[in-house]
Amino acid sequence: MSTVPTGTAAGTVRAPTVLAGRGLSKRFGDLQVLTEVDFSVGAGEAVGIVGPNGAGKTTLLNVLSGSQRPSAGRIEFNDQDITGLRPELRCRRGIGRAFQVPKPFTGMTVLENVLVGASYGAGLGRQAAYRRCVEVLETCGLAGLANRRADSLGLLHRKRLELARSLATAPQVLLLDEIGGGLTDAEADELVATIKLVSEQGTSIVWIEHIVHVLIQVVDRLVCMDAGRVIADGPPGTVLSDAVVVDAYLGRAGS
Ligand SMILES: Nc1ncnc2c1ncn2[C@@H]1O[C@H](COP(=O)(O)OP(=O)(O)OP(=O)(O)O)[C@@H](O)[C@H]1O
Repeated sequence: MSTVPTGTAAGTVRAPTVLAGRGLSKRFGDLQVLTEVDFSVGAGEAVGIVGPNGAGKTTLLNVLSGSQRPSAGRIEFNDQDITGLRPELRCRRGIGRAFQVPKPFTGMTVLENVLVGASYGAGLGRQAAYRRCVEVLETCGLAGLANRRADSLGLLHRKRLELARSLATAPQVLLLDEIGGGLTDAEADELVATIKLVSEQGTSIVWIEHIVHVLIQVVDRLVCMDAGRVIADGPPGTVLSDAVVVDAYLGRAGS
């Protein structure tokens, strides 16, 4: 099995690569959104992705999760080529995704929403699906709200439900897209605690987030993208002090 560094410093421990994009490019008509991007996440690793608006971060997640096909390049999951695999089959293999704007099934309860992930996403039978839901609702701090209708939840609990739905699919890798967006600092801290727990339980995490101080509480490695390319990849402190990153992202973001 191939390996990736969990940091870029020489001599750091290497974890087996779980999900990798090799030479990924993506065009929308004349717009080149990704250019020969190499990206990987190791077993149990948490990787943050930052970069200015329009850098191609969400497109990279779309290509990794299968909702968009790359124009060129290859995607591997546990060393198997999954470039042509449909998103629902990637989910079944172990690639989960939570979106920036939660879109729960509004007419259903919290538990029913999570059951959909466990039953259809993970393909679990009835009893195993229930067991999975109980665990996930506990992890996500939603156990007390299991019978509430999803459309009655506030933003933090909707975000938690989005996380719970993706966790119910039993992902080996969880792709998170700006899940902290719109939350107060205290709410973001609560969500960080949950994502840390998920990470400590061994799930690999790839997390796009503009709230850098939130992101670096969880991630082992940071990737910075600009104009469809990876411009830095390494330990968070190293990436955030990289002059190219400061110029391309932090200067503009004012972080
Ligand atoms: N389906 C699409 N068709 C055409 N252009 C698209 C499409 N999806 C994204 N783009 C363009 O691709 C570029 C990269 O978008 P993407 O959403 O991947 O960036 P991002 O880094 O996630 O940005 P943000 O931080 O603002 O979410 C942008 O210029 C965007 O307008």
